[in-house]
Amino acid sequence: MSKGILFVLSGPSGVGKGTVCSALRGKLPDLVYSVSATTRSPRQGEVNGVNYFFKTRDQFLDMMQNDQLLEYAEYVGNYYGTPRDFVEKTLESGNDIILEIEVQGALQVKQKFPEGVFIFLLPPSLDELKDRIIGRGTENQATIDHRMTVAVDEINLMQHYDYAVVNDQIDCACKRIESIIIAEHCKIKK
Ligand SMILES: Nc1nc2c(ncn2[C@@H]2O[C@H](COP(=O)(O)OP(=O)(O)O)[C@@H](O)[C@H]2O)c(=O)[nH]1
Ligand SMILES: Nc1ncnc2c1ncn2[C@@H]1O[C@H](COP(=O)(O)OP(=O)(O)O)[C@@H](O)[C@H]1O
Repeated sequence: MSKGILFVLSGPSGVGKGTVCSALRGKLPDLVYSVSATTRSPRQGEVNGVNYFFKTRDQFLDMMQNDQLLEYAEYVGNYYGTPRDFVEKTLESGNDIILEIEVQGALQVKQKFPEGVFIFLLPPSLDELKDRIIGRGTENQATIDHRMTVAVDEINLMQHYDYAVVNDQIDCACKRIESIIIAEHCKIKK
């Protein structure tokens, strides 16, 4: 049996990664989603083990030291990381998996899985990005400003990715990502 394909979806905070991934879940039930570990506090409605594995800083450092993370990064004052075992087992069992992670982590994954497919989600404009973060209502003003500064740095690293997808409308962005997934399955492996 052939191995599954590893997809990585990155993009600035507020661009719509979570929204697009939820929409993809409805359309591609066989695509597996990696649940990350984080030291960030849960937002209202977020569930441990579903949105994230919420960890204390010490628990997270333990996971790092025990090599349980495929990659990790510090982002706007918190740690985020991908549990390694789940990704490896999913791929071994022949299923595709998608990681929704920021750029520093994505570049670490690229070192370990150069055969992975790296997709960058872009906002229609920076003004629209800011409106979406404000509209979501989960961040205070200082965090919004910090996330906007990081966003510009992240967009500057887009050339390390294989595909750029603009999230103008959720349905269109999903369709583009679905097309990428289909194309990657049709690719002749060199
Ligand atoms: N490197 C890395 N980044 C992650 C991971 N999980 C989430 N992120 C990224 O961390 C950033 C902040 O995530 P979050 O606090 O949930 O904010 P949001 O993406 O704006 O909803 C986003 O860019 C996520 O894609 C992970 O396991 N590793
Ligand atoms: N294509 C879109 N058009 C308008 N608003 C969107 C679109 N995609 C996402 N949003 C909204 O933008 C906000 C941020 O989306 P979210 O999925 O939380 O982003 P991320 O996971 O990238 O931080 C949410 O309020 C969401 O409803």
